[in-house]
Amino acid sequence: MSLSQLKRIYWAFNPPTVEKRTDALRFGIIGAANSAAWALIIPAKLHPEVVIQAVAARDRKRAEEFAKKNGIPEVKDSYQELLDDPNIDCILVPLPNALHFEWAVKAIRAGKHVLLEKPSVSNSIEAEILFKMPELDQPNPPVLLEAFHYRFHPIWSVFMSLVNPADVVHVDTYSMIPWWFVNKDHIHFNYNLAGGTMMGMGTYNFAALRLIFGAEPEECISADVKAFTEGVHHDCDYEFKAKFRFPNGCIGEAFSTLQGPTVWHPSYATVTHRQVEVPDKTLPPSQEKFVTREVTIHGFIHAIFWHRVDVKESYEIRDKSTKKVIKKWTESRSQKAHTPKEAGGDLANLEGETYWMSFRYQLEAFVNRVKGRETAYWVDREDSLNQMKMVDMAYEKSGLGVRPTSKFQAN
Ligand SMILES: NC(=O)C1=CN([C@@H]2O[C@H](COP(=O)(O)OP(=O)(O)OC[C@H]3O[C@@H](n4cnc5c(N)ncnc54)[C@H](OP(=O)(O)O)[C@@H]3O)[C@@H](O)[C@H]2O)C=CC1
Ligand SMILES: O=C1OC[C@@H](O)[C@H](O)[C@H]1O
Repeated sequence: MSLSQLKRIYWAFNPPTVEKRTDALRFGIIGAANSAAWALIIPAKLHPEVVIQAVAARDRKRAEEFAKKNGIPEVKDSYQELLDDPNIDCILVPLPNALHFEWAVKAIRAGKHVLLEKPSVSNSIEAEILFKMPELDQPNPPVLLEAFHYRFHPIWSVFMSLVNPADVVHVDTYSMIPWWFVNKDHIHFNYNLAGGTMMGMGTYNFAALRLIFGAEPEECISADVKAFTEGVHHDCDYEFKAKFRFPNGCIGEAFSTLQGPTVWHPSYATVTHRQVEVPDKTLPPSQEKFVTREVTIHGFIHAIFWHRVDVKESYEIRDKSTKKVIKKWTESRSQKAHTPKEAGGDLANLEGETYWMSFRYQLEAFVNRVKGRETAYWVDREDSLNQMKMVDMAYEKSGLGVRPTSKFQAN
């Protein structure tokens, strides 16, 4: 690892606290969750319009320790007390998946803007209710965002600019977390808390497939899982491989594990396009030129650590009448982009620093939406609903069944 890489990662996790504006949004966190540090607390230090005002936990002492550790000024006695505080503008919901639905609904009803951890809810039954809440269709509705952080990173935009969804025929996606990172007692492996790898990491792969094809899957062709069978862990997949059929018979594949090998391997998505003709006025009229493009994004989920987009284009010049290949060659190039400026194009003038994590880019968009400003990118409600449908599709195919629906009565 180079010194500049090390420095970037150091500053990403230990950023300076910028001066806060008087009209900064006040966030409350429900649950003293580990993920809250990456998802909000660290990125908030770098945002002049975000203050982490309060935290609530089931146990006050735990909330107090969390507040002390993270410099959060207020502790509430319960999640509900946090929602009832008119001084709080926005809520982060980093609870176990099974509780996302209840607390996102309650937060929206309390008039709060909601940054909701992924996966948004336990299944599409809950998603139908949450994302179609009438409160979200009223004038000046609360902002609700499923925290699909990687989609806000500039390298994802670079990658997508090199993908032509209409020409994609095959996509292969991979993600992993080493075994030592996720303890068996983690909420990821608790069935009643809507655990499982397709919920935890797999949802990232699934979103990548949906975005790359620019379409929803028509069928989950196969979903092979390795799952726990005992106690609270039952029916929680710790590893899976799934295959989906997208429109026009195109295939999208996903592999993910939360019990991967000791050494972390960056996530990737490899996209194969069909061969297309390339207009080339320099060719004689008897010849035609074709290209087949393969694009791979490495490290799309946690781009701050390392990422790269590779493009490989295989060209052919053929005789038009005989179809005989006259010449063939391959061109390759790679790109990295930690900032919008490095990404270039439409993004070039947007805010960003080399040490901004995907979560910081996500927070930028979230705040802009709350403040009524334009955002270059967004994950809308229909998108999140379709995402849960894909997760359900895979769980049904796997035989493990969709994750249980909350008993919370939203209506
Ligand atoms: N964006 C990202 O990079 C990541 C996102 N995630 C997502 O964030 C969410 C939380 O994950 P993570 O932070 O790792 O989980 P943690 O176990 O660290 O935190 C979960 C929190 O949920 C609260 N909670 C409430 N009820 C229960 C219950 N019955 N059992 C256990 N906890 C309960 C606990 O809060 P209390 O303090 O009140 O006891 C706890 O702090 C998940 O949806 C996960 O998918 C996870 C990891 C990374
Ligand atoms: O980004 C992540 O990394 C760690 C996983 O436990 C988690 O589910 C995922 O969101």
